[in-house]
Amino acid sequence: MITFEGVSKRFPDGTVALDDVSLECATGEITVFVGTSGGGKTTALRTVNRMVEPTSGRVLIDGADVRDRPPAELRRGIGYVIQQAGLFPHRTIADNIATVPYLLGEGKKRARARARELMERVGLDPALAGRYPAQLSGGQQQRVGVARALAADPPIMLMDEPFSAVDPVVRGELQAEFLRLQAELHKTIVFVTHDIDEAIKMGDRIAVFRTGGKLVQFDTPKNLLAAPADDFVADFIGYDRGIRRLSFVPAAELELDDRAVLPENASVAEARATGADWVLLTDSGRRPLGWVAVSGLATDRSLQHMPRAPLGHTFNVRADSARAALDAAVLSPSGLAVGVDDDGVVVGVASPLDLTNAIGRESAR
Ligand SMILES: Nc1ncnc2c1ncn2[C@@H]1O[C@H](COP(=O)(O)OP(=O)(O)OP(=O)(O)O)[C@@H](O)[C@H]1O
Repeated sequence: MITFEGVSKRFPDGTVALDDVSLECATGEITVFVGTSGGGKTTALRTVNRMVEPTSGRVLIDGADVRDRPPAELRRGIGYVIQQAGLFPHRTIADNIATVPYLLGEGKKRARARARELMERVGLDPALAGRYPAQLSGGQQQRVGVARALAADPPIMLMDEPFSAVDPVVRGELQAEFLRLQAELHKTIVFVTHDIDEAIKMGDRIAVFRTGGKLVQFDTPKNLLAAPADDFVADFIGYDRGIRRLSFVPAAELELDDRAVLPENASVAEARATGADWVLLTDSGRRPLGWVAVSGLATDRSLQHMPRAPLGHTFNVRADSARAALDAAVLSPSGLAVGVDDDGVVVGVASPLDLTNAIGRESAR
């Protein structure tokens, strides 16, 4: 556990970067520091490995003051990942990853073998081991940065905007893979970001900082969205926090309707009888095929021959959140989200109204 006890930092020019910050980063969890630019997130992170010394207060790791340990020794147990990866440009990928093992006196052969193993862990092709950083994409470089931080197997990792320098798609992949890795490794992680979506996705707990180095709220993502401590936090989370909260509602709680789900050999008359504007056609195994708009269907033939709009995305009723259902609804030509089970079989559809009701129920809790 990392404990901040009344930590303040005033730089020599008078800037107060941290103002009496107290919080605990639990062992094996991801604690995210989020907030306005200049809010003191990076400064707080750097007090843990003594890159910044507090003016007052203490930082403890498992109860021991970090000031009682020489910085070099302290940092061997703390991985550090920064934006743009911060790789050594003239060293190969393998040598970048093996930096700390080399420093610890590990032989070249063993350190390089470990580097290759770590490359696989973070989703990099070991064939890239002999390349130089400039020969990799931004996303690949970030993975190298993570692998390098993991090389000494430190119990603690400090990550300062580690995925900010890449495009949103790559960032999403890096986030998801890092969460998978963390589920195995259970490191104690402090993660700085200015992106509230990233904070909610990555954090077991989130600390919100505001200008002047004040910690305004420290809570789980779910509680933060449900009960922002003040207007600053509410503003920071955004007016769309109702939508964000859907991430915490399991899709299984949605009431799905299957009246407008028909086999593709059903007739236009059957489609009309549903009273729905759109019907979802399924194959013989009740897997979804696409949508048919009911209005304007003049003939009374099988729906099979009618113009069909694409299915769009589906959501998994067991594994996904209501947020995934919302995304599916927004992207669907019918405005309805199709819920499927693990085998891809249709369970039913959810309308935007069902999703609004889910937000209402979540708010009432
Ligand atoms: N070495 C320094 N000397 C003087 N002021 C500093 C120093 N380092 C940081 N600051 C100031 O301390 C405040 C907090 O900076 P910090 O980098 O911790 O904020 P941050 O929340 O990480 O911001 P960002 O999201 O923009 O990176 C800012 O006003 C910054 O200008």
